[in-house]
Amino acid sequence: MAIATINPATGETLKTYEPLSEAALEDKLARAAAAFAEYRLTTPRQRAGWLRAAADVLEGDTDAVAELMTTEMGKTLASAKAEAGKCVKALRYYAEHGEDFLQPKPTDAEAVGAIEAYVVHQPLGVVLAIMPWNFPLWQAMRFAAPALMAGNVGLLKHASNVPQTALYMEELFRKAGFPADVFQTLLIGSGTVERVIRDDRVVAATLTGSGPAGQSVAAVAGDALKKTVLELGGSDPFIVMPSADLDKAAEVAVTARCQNNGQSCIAAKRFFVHTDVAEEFTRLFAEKMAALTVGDPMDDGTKVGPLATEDGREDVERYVQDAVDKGATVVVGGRRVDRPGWFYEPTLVSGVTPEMAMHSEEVFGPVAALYTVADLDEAIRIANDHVYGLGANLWSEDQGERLRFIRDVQSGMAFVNGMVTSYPELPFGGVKQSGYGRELTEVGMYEFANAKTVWIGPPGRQQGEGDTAAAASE
Ligand SMILES: O=CCCCC(=O)O
Repeated sequence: MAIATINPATGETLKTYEPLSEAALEDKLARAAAAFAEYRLTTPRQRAGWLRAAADVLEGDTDAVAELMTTEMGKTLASAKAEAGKCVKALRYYAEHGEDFLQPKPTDAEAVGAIEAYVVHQPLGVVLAIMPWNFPLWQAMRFAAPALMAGNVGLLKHASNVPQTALYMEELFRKAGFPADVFQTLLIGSGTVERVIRDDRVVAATLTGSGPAGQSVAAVAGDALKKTVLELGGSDPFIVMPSADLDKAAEVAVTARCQNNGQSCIAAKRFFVHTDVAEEFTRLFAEKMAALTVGDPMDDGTKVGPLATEDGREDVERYVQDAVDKGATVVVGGRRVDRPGWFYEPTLVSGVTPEMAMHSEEVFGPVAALYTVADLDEAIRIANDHVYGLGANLWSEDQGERLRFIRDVQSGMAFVNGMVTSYPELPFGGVKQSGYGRELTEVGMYEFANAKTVWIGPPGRQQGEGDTAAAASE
């Protein structure tokens, strides 16, 4: 795919970029390695100061960068501003807590015959981040803020359709006063990723994206014995039980499905409704989906903008057509919008069965699949019978049901009476084919840190026989 800004609301190509030449890429890798040699020696306090400065710069740039995101991938301007605000929050979160996370963690020195024993988290080195277009600032920041706080150096290979947002990320850290080359954007195609991962100066990679992209990054990194974190797809269940506040659940269901024009890994995609409330919930859900204003993402009143790419809209159309062909009913929507750009109506499909592709795959657009279930066990059973395990939502006032859901649902995140959302203060990630590793909080920060064990013995003491049994037997 060409590296270009193409406005999805009009289909117009606004700017194209040449990928980096091999010489330019080599220069950037050399700079990253040189930057790490110095940056690893900076103190957590210094890094926290630069993160705070980045938060201030981004706060000032919010309107401009939000407009860039909306132009490049079609999210509403309001949600683009909110995304920038969330990045500011994440930068401040790590500035505030990062020093604490990086404090040496003392252990029981006496138990290991030491005068001092502790674990210290040190940076790994140059980390490659391969990021998607759907939250072009947030997903890159979710990597960058903890990684830079930990003392790593970042290289960003962003999706080819958000090059201007990608370049802004590099500019942001430069403007904030970080040492030169601590964060660089690589304008490269996906065919060059393997070469970067295999480069000796790169120590690890993180990817947010599709399953196939995750497989290929993990295979190359595995072959080169380099650490990876993968955040892949999701088809999050949203379960509604009879005790739920149905109106609230339906309102949140609409947001959970149509956020970001339906293009989020943690969007709720499969809706399981207890048979006793299925009719009422479906009515409310359908009403609220139909009431969404679809239109120019730059307009204040717009709730759903275009899909980011033409191919993406074709995929969504195919999923809906396939379901209809196999017997599903379109309750609301189900068509492209008749205007330039890649718009698709918010859509509710009922009667979804396992033969339909939307049952077992991820639909990346504003299309909700509705199921009626006899009880919570059936909902959890169907929810779990899936390759993905990212987030899961339950609406219930019953404490027993909540505890069963939390215990049994196969996901990295479980939200009750609310929708799955990422917060800097909570770990983020999935299980099964939704990936591995975690982002955010100290858990995310430690993914790209060397948890170094330190043991300091008393003067003149020999370690005991028991301590060295393994060594002695060699
Ligand atoms: O596609 C993944 C979306 C993650 C969105 C978020 O972190 O809020």
